[in-house]
Amino acid sequence: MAPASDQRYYPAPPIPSYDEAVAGGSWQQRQHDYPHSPVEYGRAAEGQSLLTSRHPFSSSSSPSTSNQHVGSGRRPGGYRAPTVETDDEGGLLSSDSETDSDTDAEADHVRREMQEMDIDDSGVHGEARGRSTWGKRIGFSLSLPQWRWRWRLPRIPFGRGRTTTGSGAEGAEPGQASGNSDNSRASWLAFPSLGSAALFLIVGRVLAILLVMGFLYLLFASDLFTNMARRMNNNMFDPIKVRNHVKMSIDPRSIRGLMQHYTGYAHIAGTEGDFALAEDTELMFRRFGLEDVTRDTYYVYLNYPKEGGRAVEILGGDGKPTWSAKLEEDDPGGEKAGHQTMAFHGHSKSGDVSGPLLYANYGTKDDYRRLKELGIDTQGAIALVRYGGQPSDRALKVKEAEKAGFAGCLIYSDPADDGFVKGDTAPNGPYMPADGVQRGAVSLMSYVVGDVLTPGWGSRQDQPRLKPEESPALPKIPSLPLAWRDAQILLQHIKEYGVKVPEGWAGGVPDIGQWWTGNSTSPTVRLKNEQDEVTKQPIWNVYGKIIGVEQPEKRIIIGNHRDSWGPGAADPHSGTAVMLELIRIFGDLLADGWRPLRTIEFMSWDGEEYNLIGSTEYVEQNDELLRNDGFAYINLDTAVTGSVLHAAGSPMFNRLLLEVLNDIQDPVFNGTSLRSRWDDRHGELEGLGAGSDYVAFQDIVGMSSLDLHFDGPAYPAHSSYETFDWMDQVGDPGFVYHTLLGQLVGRLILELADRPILPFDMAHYSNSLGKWISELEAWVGEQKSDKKPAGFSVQPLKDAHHDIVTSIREFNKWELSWEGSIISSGGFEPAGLGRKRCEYNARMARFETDLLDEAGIPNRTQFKHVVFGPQLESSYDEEYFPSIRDTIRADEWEAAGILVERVANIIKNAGRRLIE
Ligand SMILES: CC(=O)N[C@@H](CC(=O)O)C(=O)N[C@@H](CCC(=O)O)C(=O)O
Repeated sequence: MAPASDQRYYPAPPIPSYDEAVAGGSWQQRQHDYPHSPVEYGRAAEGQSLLTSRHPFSSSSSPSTSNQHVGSGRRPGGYRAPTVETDDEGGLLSSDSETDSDTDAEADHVRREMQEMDIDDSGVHGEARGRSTWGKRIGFSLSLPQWRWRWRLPRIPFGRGRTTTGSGAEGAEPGQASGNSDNSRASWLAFPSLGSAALFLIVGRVLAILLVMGFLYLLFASDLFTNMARRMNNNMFDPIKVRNHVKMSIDPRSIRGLMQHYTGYAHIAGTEGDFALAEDTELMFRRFGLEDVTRDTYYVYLNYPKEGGRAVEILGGDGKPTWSAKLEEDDPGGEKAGHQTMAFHGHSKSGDVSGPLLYANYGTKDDYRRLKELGIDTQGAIALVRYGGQPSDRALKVKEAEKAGFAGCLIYSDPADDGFVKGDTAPNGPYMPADGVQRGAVSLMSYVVGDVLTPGWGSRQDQPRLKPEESPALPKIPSLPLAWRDAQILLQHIKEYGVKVPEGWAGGVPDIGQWWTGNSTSPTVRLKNEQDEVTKQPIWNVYGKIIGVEQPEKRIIIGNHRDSWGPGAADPHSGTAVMLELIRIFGDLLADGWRPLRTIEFMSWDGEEYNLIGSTEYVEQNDELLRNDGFAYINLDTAVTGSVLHAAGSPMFNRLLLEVLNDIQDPVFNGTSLRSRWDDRHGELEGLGAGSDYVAFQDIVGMSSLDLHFDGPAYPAHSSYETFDWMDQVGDPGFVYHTLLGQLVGRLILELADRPILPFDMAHYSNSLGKWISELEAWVGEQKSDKKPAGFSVQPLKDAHHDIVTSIREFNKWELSWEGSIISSGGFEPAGLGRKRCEYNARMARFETDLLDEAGIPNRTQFKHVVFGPQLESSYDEEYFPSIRDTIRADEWEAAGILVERVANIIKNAGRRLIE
């Protein structure tokens, strides 16, 4: 049960053992009363509101703390289809195919892990054995960087709230307490006669009591105990054991069950399925024990396909269709995979256009230019392009087609890039099958991030908005995604029109023979894309937290989106399942009295698939709070599609990541540590471009962010093949890498939220800055332009880097002196030193925020970080010093020179503020 926020100090029961956590904690207690989404109404619910009073998890049964609660009787507005279907008859966490051998293997696994945990299991048969043993052994220890010391505080004899010893007053009969007889009590109570020595004794005792009380008052007034008391409860938990406990408690069966639930039915942002899952998420957050669980509604621009609104046809001379594309996938999983959603592009333009068909390879700027060089007229034509290539953004393919004069754009998944040419296809392999379609947004996330009509401010209902035609992020020509099964027919029809394609343009679609470009005499293709467009569609983020005990206002945020184009097993529910499993475990710890030093927040974003909306609106709405108090953001999205770990993020995380990877073993690789696997492949922390919900945190409010995923060779992205069964059988059989990711993220959360000194890698930050400045200098040197001033130089940045190296070195000294004091005082931290440590942490976290430029990147001013941003012309990729590079690319050298100075000053100031 989550404690009330004003009651944070509990008698500290020890943390449960692995057995208890798995068998007796939330896992057992809660699976029977888990949220069952409206899908349990099955087909009867089809076409009806899922949010009627029949909904079992209506607000009336679970009071919401939501700031914008949407009552159970209220439907989410806007798009209703696709409806939801059920396959969750077995309940959320049931394991439908558990065999005896699975159970045995699990038991062995648990035994092994118990040994590794080094739990003192003496008294194993006693009722309170795990708890009392832990309680005795857990001292007041804190996690210093190398785990070298324990802090020592006087042990306070806490009552054990959840265990009884059998020998205390509870077990005694009234009147028999403490072994005092009635007689002795009577003589104690008898009033002494005047002048007796006893009177002096009483007066003396009263004076002594007053003296002691006065002394205690002074102690409390001096703040010494306040500081200690604040952390007392927390410090009954040995951080090392808490870390081991979290690591060992991640349960692949639980993760599997969670994924099964979230992938059971369609839930595109803003639809009924999405709303139902928002309610389930809210309920799960509550039941797992999170505090301040909130649903947060934004009103944003979304589009949805209409029944009969889409067509891709080859037209005959009479204008009538001679062939129509199927558009939708074959039903890959039937009822089990839920109803599939229509194939369309998020944020695509409505329209009904016809023109000659041209094939343009990957649809890059260069590809369209090449067509023109080949003498092919692109004006008013329909572009057929393939997914992939570089840049790979689907939005840029459409935008460049628009700029090249095309009337519409079709994007298909080619088997040479993502299909049978590469390997086995879904449902048996990772690649896209013949009928698989990659849905996805075509809004330009490197231009505008979040709701395309409210760039820069939170899209609350009453806020002003742009008109769709005013948004720089929206394309002006219609587009649709296609399976190669449909593209094949189109490609066959342009044979011998135009010219044979340039080298490298032929894809892997079978039975095409020679590939041709098409030309203005190609068969006419119609692209119809009439849709519902909603400017104020509600979407729902869900938040919950564990309030920190030392600095509750400082927060570590873990986020993952919930909306999905199809079942979403990989994107996003590999991340959802891991995040919820962590919430379950942290919820249990919280219920047992544990709290971190800083607040941990868990967030389920909506609308990520439409330009990262939910997270961006939240950040824009809470801009100041996050700049002041946001310490770190960890993102989980397409978290597991294979076994190779990738991490992208701020250099702040480098040391911590490597340290944690050392402590996690990969069972598939004979227990090799993730660190060894990382080193073997020369793993490096990659840069953050755009592509998921970290963007607003890193680039708008300067919160150091990290995105983590175990990748495979491919996954059937955004298609109806991204099912639970695919994940279960192909993506991550046994949910091994989900489990490892849970261990990794669990550890990172603990280190970030509960280490006395925030484990940020300032030294790596300054080294990385030096490297990126050198790269910028080399790049500038390569730029050829008549407008480039002869003496153009990035020297101001190099000078700023020099300053910052000194500032960071100076700043880091404090940590060493703090460690020295703690050692010399035997682990005791006086209140004043604790306050200084908190200030030190705040300065460290503020460093990234100080790297923001309020003016933003010219022409895309939402992005404010001077060091990082998405590449303008390749948004998935990172850009270092984006404002300077954008300006140079625009051939505006004078402005670039000013920006070099400006960015250098911002970096210098950030360094100075560390130590001033
Ligand atoms: C690079 C990529 O594929 N990103 C994934 C999610 C991830 O795990 O990073 C993705 O699908 N992102 C969305 C972003 C939403 C948008 O385009 O507006 C995508 O469609 O690329």
